[in-house]
Amino acid sequence: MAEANESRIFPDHLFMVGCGNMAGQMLSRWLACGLDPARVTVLRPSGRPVADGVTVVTDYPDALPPGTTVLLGMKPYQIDDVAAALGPRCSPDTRLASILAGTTLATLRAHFPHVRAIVRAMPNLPVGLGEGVTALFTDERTDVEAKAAVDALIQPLGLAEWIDDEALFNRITALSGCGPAFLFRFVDALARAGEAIGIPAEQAARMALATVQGSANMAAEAAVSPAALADQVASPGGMTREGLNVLDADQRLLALLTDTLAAARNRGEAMARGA
Ligand SMILES: NC(=O)c1ccc[n+]([C@@H]2O[C@H](COP(=O)([O-])OP(=O)(O)OC[C@H]3O[C@@H](n4cnc5c(N)ncnc54)[C@H](OP(=O)(O)O)[C@@H]3O)[C@@H](O)[C@H]2O)c1
Ligand code: PRO
Repeated sequence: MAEANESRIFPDHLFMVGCGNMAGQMLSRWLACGLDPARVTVLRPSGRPVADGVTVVTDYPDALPPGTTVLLGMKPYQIDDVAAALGPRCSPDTRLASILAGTTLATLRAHFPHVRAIVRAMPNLPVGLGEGVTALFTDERTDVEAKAAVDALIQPLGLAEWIDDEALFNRITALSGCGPAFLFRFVDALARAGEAIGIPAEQAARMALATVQGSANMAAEAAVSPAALADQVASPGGMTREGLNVLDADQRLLALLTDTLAAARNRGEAMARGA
Protein backbone atom coordinates (compact mmCIF):
# COMPACT_ATOMS: atom_id res chain seq x y z
CA MET A 1 0.00 0.00 0.00
CA ALA A 2 2.80 2.37 0.99
CA GLU A 3 4.55 1.42 -2.23
CA ALA A 4 1.49 2.27 -4.31
CA ASN A 5 1.24 5.60 -2.53
CA GLU A 6 4.93 6.38 -3.11
CA SER A 7 4.64 5.61 -6.78
CA ARG A 8 1.83 8.16 -7.04
CA ILE A 9 3.98 10.84 -5.38
CA PHE A 10 7.40 10.26 -6.87
CA PRO A 11 8.68 9.98 -10.45
CA ASP A 12 10.25 6.74 -11.70
CA HIS A 13 13.56 8.55 -11.68
CA LEU A 14 14.65 11.91 -10.28
CA PHE A 15 17.71 13.55 -11.83
CA MET A 16 18.88 16.54 -9.84
CA VAL A 17 21.27 19.07 -11.35
CA GLY A 18 22.83 20.59 -8.25
CA CYS A 19 21.96 19.66 -4.70
CA GLY A 20 23.04 22.53 -2.50
CA ASN A 21 21.21 24.46 0.20
CA MET A 22 17.82 24.51 -1.51
CA ALA A 23 17.57 21.35 -3.60
CA GLY A 24 19.25 19.49 -0.73
CA GLN A 25 16.37 20.43 1.57
CA MET A 26 13.85 19.24 -1.01
CA LEU A 27 15.61 15.92 -1.43
CA SER A 28 15.93 15.43 2.30
CA ARG A 29 12.16 15.84 2.71
CA TRP A 30 11.37 13.52 -0.21
CA LEU A 31 13.63 10.82 1.21
CA ALA A 32 12.00 11.25 4.63
CA CYS A 33 8.62 10.81 2.91
CA GLY A 34 9.63 7.51 1.33
CA LEU A 35 11.34 8.33 -1.96
CA ASP A 36 13.52 5.33 -2.81
CA PRO A 37 17.11 6.70 -2.96
CA ALA A 38 17.89 4.19 -5.72
CA ARG A 39 15.57 6.25 -7.93
CA VAL A 40 17.62 9.44 -7.48
CA THR A 41 20.72 10.64 -9.31
CA VAL A 42 22.40 13.89 -8.27
CA LEU A 43 24.85 15.70 -10.51
CA ARG A 44 27.17 17.96 -8.56
CA PRO A 45 30.69 19.04 -9.55
CA SER A 46 32.11 18.35 -6.08
CA GLY A 47 30.89 14.75 -6.16
CA ARG A 48 30.14 15.04 -2.44
CA PRO A 49 27.84 12.27 -1.18
CA VAL A 50 24.24 13.33 -0.61
CA ALA A 51 22.46 10.54 1.25
CA ASP A 52 22.69 6.76 1.58
CA GLY A 53 21.71 5.04 -1.64
CA VAL A 54 21.57 8.20 -3.78
CA THR A 55 23.87 8.06 -6.82
CA VAL A 56 26.10 11.12 -7.16
CA VAL A 57 27.78 11.86 -10.49
CA THR A 58 30.09 14.61 -11.64
CA ASP A 59 29.23 14.30 -15.32
CA TYR A 60 26.06 13.68 -17.28
CA PRO A 61 25.05 10.10 -18.02
CA ASP A 62 24.71 9.09 -21.68
CA ALA A 63 20.92 9.06 -21.39
CA LEU A 64 18.22 9.70 -18.82
CA PRO A 65 16.01 6.71 -17.99
CA PRO A 66 12.39 6.80 -19.21
CA GLY A 67 10.09 8.43 -16.67
CA THR A 68 12.75 10.89 -15.50
CA THR A 69 11.88 14.15 -13.83
CA VAL A 70 14.78 16.62 -13.85
CA LEU A 71 15.13 19.17 -11.08
CA LEU A 72 17.33 22.13 -11.99
CA GLY A 73 18.86 23.24 -8.69
CA MET A 74 22.12 24.92 -9.69
CA LYS A 75 22.69 28.70 -9.86
CA PRO A 76 20.64 30.64 -12.42
CA TYR A 77 23.69 31.88 -14.36
CA GLN A 78 24.67 28.26 -15.11
CA ILE A 79 21.61 27.61 -17.28
CA ASP A 80 23.45 27.97 -20.62
CA ASP A 81 26.12 25.39 -19.80
CA VAL A 82 23.72 23.01 -18.10
CA ALA A 83 21.20 23.14 -20.94
CA ALA A 84 23.93 22.57 -23.55
CA ALA A 85 24.91 19.34 -21.81
CA LEU A 86 21.53 18.20 -20.51
CA GLY A 87 19.21 19.24 -23.36
CA PRO A 88 20.34 16.55 -25.84
CA ARG A 89 19.84 13.90 -23.12
CA CYS A 90 16.22 14.86 -22.54
CA SER A 91 13.40 13.22 -24.48
CA PRO A 92 10.05 14.90 -25.19
CA ASP A 93 8.68 12.89 -22.24
CA THR A 94 11.26 14.08 -19.75
CA ARG A 95 9.66 16.33 -17.15
CA LEU A 96 11.61 19.33 -15.98
CA ALA A 97 11.17 21.47 -12.88
CA SER A 98 13.36 24.51 -12.27
CA ILE A 99 13.92 26.31 -8.99
CA LEU A 100 16.19 28.92 -10.57
CA ALA A 101 15.31 32.42 -9.38
CA GLY A 102 14.69 34.99 -12.09
CA THR A 103 14.73 32.39 -14.88
CA THR A 104 11.51 32.64 -16.86
CA LEU A 105 9.56 29.85 -18.43
CA ALA A 106 10.35 31.36 -21.84
CA THR A 107 14.07 31.10 -21.05
CA LEU A 108 13.65 27.50 -19.93
CA ARG A 109 11.65 26.67 -23.06
CA ALA A 110 14.33 28.28 -25.25
CA HIS A 111 16.97 26.13 -23.55
CA PHE A 112 14.96 22.90 -23.64
CA PRO A 113 12.90 23.18 -26.83
CA HIS A 114 12.14 19.43 -27.04
CA VAL A 115 10.82 19.06 -23.50
CA ARG A 116 7.04 19.43 -23.26
CA ALA A 117 6.54 19.51 -19.49
CA ILE A 118 8.40 22.38 -17.85
CA VAL A 119 7.40 23.84 -14.49
CA ARG A 120 8.91 26.74 -12.57
CA ALA A 121 8.94 26.07 -8.85
CA MET A 122 10.02 28.51 -6.16
CA PRO A 123 10.46 26.72 -2.84
CA ASN A 124 11.87 28.03 0.40
CA LEU A 125 14.23 26.43 2.88
CA PRO A 126 11.69 25.09 5.42
CA VAL A 127 10.59 22.53 2.80
CA GLY A 128 13.13 20.28 4.52
CA LEU A 129 10.70 20.09 7.45
CA GLY A 130 7.63 19.80 5.23
CA GLU A 131 6.80 23.34 6.31
CA GLY A 132 7.92 25.23 3.25
CA VAL A 133 6.11 27.32 0.68
CA THR A 134 6.48 26.55 -3.03
CA ALA A 135 5.06 28.68 -5.83
CA LEU A 136 4.46 26.88 -9.11
CA PHE A 137 3.91 28.09 -12.65
CA THR A 138 3.66 26.44 -16.03
CA ASP A 139 2.02 26.96 -19.42
CA GLU A 140 -0.30 25.03 -21.72
CA ARG A 141 2.50 22.93 -23.28
CA THR A 142 2.73 21.06 -19.97
CA ASP A 143 -0.09 18.53 -20.05
CA VAL A 144 -2.49 17.94 -17.18
CA GLU A 145 -0.86 14.64 -16.22
CA ALA A 146 2.62 16.15 -15.98
CA LYS A 147 1.31 19.12 -14.03
CA ALA A 148 -0.40 16.76 -11.58
CA ALA A 149 2.81 14.73 -11.24
CA VAL A 150 4.86 17.79 -10.33
CA ASP A 151 2.13 18.93 -7.96
CA ALA A 152 2.21 15.53 -6.21
CA LEU A 153 5.98 15.77 -5.86
CA ILE A 154 5.77 19.23 -4.29
CA GLN A 155 2.90 18.47 -1.89
CA PRO A 156 5.08 16.80 0.81
CA LEU A 157 7.15 19.99 1.03
CA GLY A 158 4.41 22.12 2.64
CA LEU A 159 2.15 24.75 1.12
CA ALA A 160 2.09 24.59 -2.70
CA GLU A 161 0.52 27.48 -4.63
CA TRP A 162 0.01 27.47 -8.40
CA ILE A 163 -0.01 30.94 -9.89
CA ASP A 164 -1.62 31.89 -13.21
CA ASP A 165 0.45 34.93 -13.99
CA GLU A 166 4.22 34.58 -14.29
CA ALA A 167 4.56 38.32 -13.61
CA LEU A 168 3.80 37.44 -9.98
CA PHE A 169 6.71 35.03 -9.75
CA ASN A 170 9.44 37.48 -8.73
CA ARG A 171 7.09 39.14 -6.24
CA ILE A 172 6.23 35.81 -4.68
CA THR A 173 9.89 34.84 -4.64
CA ALA A 174 10.61 38.05 -2.72
CA LEU A 175 7.98 37.15 -0.14
CA SER A 176 8.25 33.41 0.39
CA GLY A 177 11.48 32.38 -1.35
CA CYS A 178 13.60 35.08 0.27
CA GLY A 179 11.28 35.39 3.28
CA PRO A 180 13.12 32.92 5.54
CA ALA A 181 16.23 35.12 5.32
CA PHE A 182 14.22 38.17 6.36
CA LEU A 183 12.71 36.24 9.27
CA PHE A 184 16.10 34.90 10.35
CA ARG A 185 17.36 38.50 10.34
CA PHE A 186 14.37 39.52 12.44
CA VAL A 187 15.04 36.79 15.03
CA ASP A 188 18.67 37.85 15.17
CA ALA A 189 17.72 41.52 15.54
CA LEU A 190 15.19 40.70 18.28
CA ALA A 191 17.89 38.87 20.20
CA ARG A 192 20.44 41.62 19.69
CA ALA A 193 17.91 44.25 20.73
CA GLY A 194 17.26 42.22 23.87
CA GLU A 195 20.98 42.20 24.53
CA ALA A 196 21.10 45.97 23.89
CA ILE A 197 18.60 46.56 26.70
CA GLY A 198 20.54 44.38 29.09
CA ILE A 199 19.52 40.71 28.66
CA PRO A 200 22.48 38.26 28.60
CA ALA A 201 23.25 37.48 24.94
CA GLU A 202 22.71 33.71 24.97
CA GLN A 203 19.50 33.99 26.93
CA ALA A 204 18.21 36.70 24.59
CA ALA A 205 18.97 34.52 21.54
CA ARG A 206 17.21 31.51 23.06
CA MET A 207 14.16 33.50 24.11
CA ALA A 208 13.89 35.47 20.85
CA LEU A 209 13.83 32.25 18.80
CA ALA A 210 11.31 30.55 21.09
CA THR A 211 9.10 33.66 21.01
CA VAL A 212 9.09 33.73 17.21
CA GLN A 213 8.52 29.98 16.96
CA GLY A 214 5.61 29.97 19.43
CA SER A 215 4.05 33.07 17.92
CA ALA A 216 4.25 31.70 14.36
CA ASN A 217 2.68 28.42 15.45
CA MET A 218 -0.04 30.32 17.28
CA ALA A 219 -0.77 32.58 14.31
CA ALA A 220 -1.02 29.52 12.07
CA GLU A 221 -3.67 27.98 14.37
CA ALA A 222 -5.57 31.17 15.26
CA ALA A 223 -9.03 32.05 14.03
CA VAL A 224 -8.07 35.74 13.86
CA SER A 225 -5.45 37.60 11.84
CA PRO A 226 -1.89 38.29 13.04
CA ALA A 227 -2.87 41.97 13.26
CA ALA A 228 -5.69 41.07 15.68
CA LEU A 229 -3.35 38.82 17.66
CA ALA A 230 -0.94 41.75 18.11
CA ASP A 231 -3.77 43.70 19.69
CA GLN A 232 -4.46 40.76 22.03
CA VAL A 233 -0.89 41.05 23.35
CA ALA A 234 -1.19 44.81 23.88
CA SER A 235 -2.96 45.71 27.09
CA PRO A 236 -4.40 49.24 26.93
CA GLY A 237 -1.89 51.61 28.47
CA GLY A 238 0.61 48.77 28.83
CA MET A 239 4.09 47.93 27.66
CA THR A 240 3.37 46.28 24.29
CA ARG A 241 1.41 49.29 23.00
CA GLU A 242 4.41 51.49 23.62
CA GLY A 243 6.55 49.10 21.62
CA LEU A 244 4.00 48.78 18.80
CA ASN A 245 3.82 52.57 18.61
CA VAL A 246 7.50 52.55 17.65
CA LEU A 247 7.00 49.93 14.92
CA ASP A 248 3.84 51.63 13.67
CA ALA A 249 5.06 55.25 13.64
CA ASP A 250 4.84 56.43 10.02
CA GLN A 251 4.19 52.74 9.19
CA ARG A 252 7.90 52.26 9.76
CA LEU A 253 7.94 48.45 9.79
CA LEU A 254 5.57 48.21 6.82
CA ALA A 255 7.68 50.67 4.83
CA LEU A 256 10.87 48.78 5.70
CA LEU A 257 9.44 45.44 4.60
CA THR A 258 7.90 46.92 1.45
CA ASP A 259 11.32 48.32 0.50
CA THR A 260 12.89 44.95 1.33
CA LEU A 261 10.50 42.94 -0.86
CA ALA A 262 10.66 45.50 -3.67
CA ALA A 263 14.47 45.32 -3.73
CA ALA A 264 14.37 41.51 -3.91
CA ARG A 265 11.66 41.59 -6.60
CA ASN A 266 13.63 44.12 -8.64
CA ARG A 267 16.69 41.89 -8.56
CA GLY A 268 14.58 38.96 -9.83
CA GLU A 269 13.30 41.12 -12.68
CA ALA A 270 16.84 42.23 -13.52
CA MET A 271 18.02 38.61 -13.50
CA ALA A 272 15.17 37.73 -15.87
CA ARG A 273 16.50 40.43 -18.24
CA GLY A 274 19.95 38.81 -18.04
CA ALA A 275 21.51 41.39 -15.72
N1 LIG B 1 18.74 29.10 -1.17
C1 LIG B 1 17.44 29.35 -1.22
O1 LIG B 1 16.80 29.66 -0.19
C2 LIG B 1 16.70 29.23 -2.54
C3 LIG B 1 15.30 29.33 -2.54
C4 LIG B 1 14.61 29.18 -3.76
C5 LIG B 1 15.32 28.96 -4.92
N2 LIG B 1 16.68 28.91 -4.89
C6 LIG B 1 17.38 28.63 -6.14
O2 LIG B 1 18.06 27.41 -5.96
C7 LIG B 1 19.23 27.39 -6.76
C8 LIG B 1 20.41 26.93 -5.92
O3 LIG B 1 20.59 27.79 -4.83
P1 LIG B 1 21.32 27.27 -3.53
O4 LIG B 1 21.15 28.33 -2.53
O5 LIG B 1 20.89 25.88 -3.23
O6 LIG B 1 22.84 27.25 -4.05
P2 LIG B 1 24.05 26.30 -3.58
O7 LIG B 1 23.88 25.87 -2.19
O8 LIG B 1 25.29 27.04 -3.95
O9 LIG B 1 23.91 25.01 -4.53
C9 LIG B 1 24.26 25.05 -5.89
C10 LIG B 1 24.39 23.62 -6.38
O10 LIG B 1 24.72 23.66 -7.76
C11 LIG B 1 25.80 22.78 -7.99
N3 LIG B 1 26.58 23.23 -9.15
C12 LIG B 1 27.59 24.12 -9.19
N4 LIG B 1 28.04 24.24 -10.46
C13 LIG B 1 27.29 23.41 -11.23
C14 LIG B 1 27.28 23.09 -12.59
N5 LIG B 1 28.12 23.66 -13.46
N6 LIG B 1 26.37 22.19 -13.03
C15 LIG B 1 25.52 21.61 -12.18
N7 LIG B 1 25.47 21.88 -10.85
C16 LIG B 1 26.35 22.77 -10.38
C17 LIG B 1 26.61 22.80 -6.70
O11 LIG B 1 27.41 21.64 -6.66
P3 LIG B 1 28.29 21.23 -5.37
O12 LIG B 1 27.28 20.80 -4.36
O13 LIG B 1 29.14 20.13 -5.88
O14 LIG B 1 29.04 22.46 -4.97
C18 LIG B 1 25.48 22.83 -5.67
O15 LIG B 1 25.01 21.53 -5.41
C19 LIG B 1 19.40 28.78 -7.33
O16 LIG B 1 19.04 28.76 -8.68
C20 LIG B 1 18.44 29.65 -6.53
O17 LIG B 1 17.90 30.68 -7.28
C21 LIG B 1 17.38 29.02 -3.73
N1 PRO C 1 17.30 32.52 -2.65
C1 PRO C 1 17.39 32.84 -4.05
C2 PRO C 1 18.14 34.14 -4.25
O1 PRO C 1 18.59 34.72 -3.29
C3 PRO C 1 15.98 32.98 -4.52
C4 PRO C 1 15.10 32.95 -3.34
C5 PRO C 1 15.95 32.64 -2.16
O2 PRO C 1 18.28 34.58 -5.38
